[in-house]
Amino acid sequence: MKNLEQLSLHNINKSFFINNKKIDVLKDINLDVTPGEFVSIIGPSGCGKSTLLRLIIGLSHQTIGSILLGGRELQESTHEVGIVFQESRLFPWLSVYKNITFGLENEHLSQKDQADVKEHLHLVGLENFADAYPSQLSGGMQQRVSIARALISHPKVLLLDEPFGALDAITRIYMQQEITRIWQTEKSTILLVTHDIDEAIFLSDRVIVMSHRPATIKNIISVDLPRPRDRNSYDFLLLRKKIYKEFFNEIEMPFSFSI
Ligand SMILES: Nc1ncnc2c1ncn2[C@@H]1O[C@H](COP(=O)(O)OP(=O)(O)OP(=O)(O)O)[C@@H](O)[C@H]1O
Repeated sequence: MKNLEQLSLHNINKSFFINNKKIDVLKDINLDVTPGEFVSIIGPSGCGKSTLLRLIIGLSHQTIGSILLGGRELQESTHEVGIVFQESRLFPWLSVYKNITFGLENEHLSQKDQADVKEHLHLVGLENFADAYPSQLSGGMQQRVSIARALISHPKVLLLDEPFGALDAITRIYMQQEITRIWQTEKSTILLVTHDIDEAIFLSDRVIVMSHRPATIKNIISVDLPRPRDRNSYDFLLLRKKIYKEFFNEIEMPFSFSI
């Protein structure tokens, strides 16, 4: 059983310089994510959602502020945090099995590790594809390999950056059900960036709505609906309407929009 810990973002500010011009991207971001919670982040394109995930995983550094897990500063390249991107980023020359085990410290896996890989292949429904290569898999299957690869080191926090963005609508709905099952089995804390408001409501305990750049947290909406969630229930549709309103206040629409 994993010892889950609270993820805390304290006063996160991030700026970039492009051609000596300063671009403020994130401003005063404060957020506590409860151990085992599923939180989604939505916001206008380019506001800084992926930047926030990159800060948490240590691919970039905040200009000001601190990121804590269980009260400790997160270390760079820690196995305590895993990430899945929109593209699966698998190594095409490696099998599914080798892709999943690539990041593990020991090249020669113990029997326990081998059993763990088998369990994760089963978890993502790919037990019969261990020897397949990425080009022999569908887009949804490739993303499932990425999820298994991110989970194999038993991260306490899993970051998902638009993981289903490149999938067709039906596969996407299927993967949303799958990630709910995986989250309930694995019991990680999950932070998901998505543009899909229905996806955010379907999956999350809370939805964070971010503002235009420099992005602040504009609103945090709790999703107190029982799981499995019914996308057509009155409460789901009510919440969707509320979040659409928040969201579309943030972006300039080139056409009139009503819900
Ligand atoms: N390495 C970088 N150098 C300079 N600017 C960057 C860098 N990475 C991101 N930015 C800038 O930070 C801003 C936020 O980018 P980010 O990718 O975090 O947005 P996003 O909210 O995830 O966007 P989208 O929803 O379109 O994927 C953008 O203006 C982008 O140009």
